[in-house]
Amino acid sequence: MAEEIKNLHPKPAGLVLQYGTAGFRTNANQLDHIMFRMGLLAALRSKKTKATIGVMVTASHNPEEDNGVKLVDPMGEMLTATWEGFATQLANTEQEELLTALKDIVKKEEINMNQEASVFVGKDTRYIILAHKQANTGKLKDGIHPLLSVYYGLVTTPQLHYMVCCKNTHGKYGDATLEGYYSKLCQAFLQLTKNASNRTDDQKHLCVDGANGIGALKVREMESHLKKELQISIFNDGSEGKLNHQCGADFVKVQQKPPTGIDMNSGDRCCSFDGDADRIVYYYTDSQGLFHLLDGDKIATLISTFLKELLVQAGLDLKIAVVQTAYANGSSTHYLENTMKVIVRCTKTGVKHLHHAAQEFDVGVYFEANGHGTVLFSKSAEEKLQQLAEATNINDERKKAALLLQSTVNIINQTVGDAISDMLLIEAILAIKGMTVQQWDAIYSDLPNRQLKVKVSDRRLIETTDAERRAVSPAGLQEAIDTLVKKYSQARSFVRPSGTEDVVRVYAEANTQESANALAHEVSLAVYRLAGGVGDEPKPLH
Ligand SMILES: CC(=O)N[C@H]1[C@@H](OP(=O)(O)O)O[C@H](CO)[C@@H](O)[C@@H]1O
Ligand SMILES: [Mg+2]
Repeated sequence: MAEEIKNLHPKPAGLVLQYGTAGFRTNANQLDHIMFRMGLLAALRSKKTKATIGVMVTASHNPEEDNGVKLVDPMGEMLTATWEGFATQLANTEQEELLTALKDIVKKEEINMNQEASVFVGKDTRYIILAHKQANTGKLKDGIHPLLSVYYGLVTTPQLHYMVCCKNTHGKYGDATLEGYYSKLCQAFLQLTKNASNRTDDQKHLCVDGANGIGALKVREMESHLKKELQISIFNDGSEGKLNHQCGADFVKVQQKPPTGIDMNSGDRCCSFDGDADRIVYYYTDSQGLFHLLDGDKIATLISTFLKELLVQAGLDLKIAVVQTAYANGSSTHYLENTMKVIVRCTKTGVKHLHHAAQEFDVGVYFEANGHGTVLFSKSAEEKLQQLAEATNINDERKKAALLLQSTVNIINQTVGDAISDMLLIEAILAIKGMTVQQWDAIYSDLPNRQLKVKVSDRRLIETTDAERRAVSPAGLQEAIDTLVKKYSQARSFVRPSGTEDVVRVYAEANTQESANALAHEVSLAVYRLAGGVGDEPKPLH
């Protein structure tokens, strides 16, 4: 390890940052040393795994001034927990200790430093915006030897995950190029939509809010591969508006209203991506001008219904499950368990928890309510599908279902939630089922809900159990929540410390919006009083 790295990209003394659920994320001006150190860590991770590692520069749905970085493990999955720990340690090591900290990792992990390293690097559009402002973030290259890396330039987060998986499976997952990504997904889309009859141009039309981010550019790049079978109007494409500002999936989900900058007529099918295009939500306004959101829960329901029906038609006895978090709307869980009769699992917040739980099934559909999700197929499920699709001694219905399932596998980015891939799958399902967005919405009705944030002096005081659905400390808080919940009908509420913001999140749902608002407010007050609230007491909602 070269001595000269000692003095490169010094860390501001005393600055402490944590590799959270979504990597490092903070104001771009504070990331110089982080980029450099994550370049170094990626090279070590690559030597350790003897595989290509991804480095994605993005801060997803955060404001334009922020940036961030996360590492991608060999199969395209999130960085493993032990190495998240190394990342945090390395990020917070004072400059003079940097070499020792690196050597420690090499020793602990028994890394052979003669092993070659290979790193794929990608970035979203925020990099350009920040570069214009002279914000200095591009120091990854100093951390990774230039010959060891491939710079993909501008890509969505899921595209980079896909590239890493393609490379490490030697092309079995697809070609590790953007062209490879578009042609794999779009061919599958065209295969699927062949089964939809007589679609009008209206039915083929979709409005996409690109959050003024990378997703808009990539959808435009992909369009010609879709052969007009999907006709996309792109809004918030970054040519004017600010990244994620009053637009994008997070804005739409949290505010429960349409983004600015979109020109939508009543009944139009619309969707919003987030800043790095790994989340998607759908929506429309009805003839009364009322806004209807179809979030991650509605998406999971649509996809799992489609898959379950196909598995039945194909005569395949595969175990299918839907993985959610505590934020999933109670109606969705009820519908999935009682009407669809699929297994439903609840995990802690954060996609890696959902991803791991989904891996335990033949077919694991996972979605966070905010629209991040995908479907995982076990190796044996994929093999069974392959055999069935090639079989000659089965009836037409089974064969057709097997072929549809195979194209579904191909359209899905199994490495991580992917707005583009999810969009194509949803569009294909609606087309095949001949379903409008209103009919999809009518599968079940969401319980009115409300999310609030409470500031406390130390949010770690709040500890939870049962996939974050119950608080075990501070004393008395859960009992207070239980008492409040009993006052309302069909009510549920929980609190947990956020992993990405310095706040406690409060969630409440009930049979009416007024009740959900009131419950959320009362639970916020309980948090404020019992868990060291700071600032003004939470005010009732109107
Ligand atoms: C309620 C909510 O949407 N929480 C989000 C948010 O986590 P928090 O730990 O709640 O801050 O950011 C995570 C990373 O993007 C995402 O996985 C998660 O779903
Ligand atoms: Mg994102």
